[in-house]
Amino acid sequence: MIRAGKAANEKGVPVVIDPVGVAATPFRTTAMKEILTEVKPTVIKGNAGELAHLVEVPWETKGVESIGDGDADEIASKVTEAYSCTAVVTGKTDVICIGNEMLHNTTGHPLLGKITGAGCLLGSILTACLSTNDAIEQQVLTAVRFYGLAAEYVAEQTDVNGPGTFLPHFIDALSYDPATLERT
Ligand SMILES: Nc1ncnc2c1ncn2[C@@H]1O[C@H](COP(=O)(O)OP(=O)(O)O)[C@@H](O)[C@H]1O
Ligand SMILES: Cc1ncsc1CCOP(=O)(O)O
Repeated sequence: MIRAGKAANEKGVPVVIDPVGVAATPFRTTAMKEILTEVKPTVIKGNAGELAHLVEVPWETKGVESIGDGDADEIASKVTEAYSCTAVVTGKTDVICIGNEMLHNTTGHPLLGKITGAGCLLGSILTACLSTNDAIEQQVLTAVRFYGLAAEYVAEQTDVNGPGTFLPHFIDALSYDPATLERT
């Protein structure tokens, strides 16, 4: 990961770091410290518990889950300052900090919190959006908004009854034209 990150930094390729479960085990904590010392991220994204840990703000976590409550704006702002990057704190409301600017996204659905890998998959969508020529604000907002709209769209389908049926339909929806997913 460090070699890949450094190579991306040298070539100006965007780097997204998701510190999955960084507070859960000493191995993950040490590995993430090492990565963030060697690699300059374009975006650090994660749930509030993960990003709070990176900036030493107390926040309750359990494994890869964030179960605490607090000021996500503060976490995002501290991550941006500490790591000189864009911060995306995910949750019911996604908080994005870019420089001095704070943006919020409210698209999404509680079923995203019931499937494993919702945050990881968002990382892939985000990375894809960072490959466009748009400004970074637009790239990040497009990613989180599209992802949440896809979840909302799918949750309304009559054959979606819970996390098991939600997941395959959600993956289908991520291939749809964004205009299809817009709220009516
Ligand atoms: N209660 C919720 N309501 C709406 N969207 C949610 C909710 N919880 C999580 N999400 C969405 O799920 C995605 C993953 O976020 P999150 O659950 O915080 O990540 P992780 O899986 O890393 O813990 C994000 O797009 C976020 O907006
Ligand atoms: C690495 C790992 N270990 C257990 S679940 C998981 C992935 C967590 O994914 P997400 O936080 O996106 O639900």
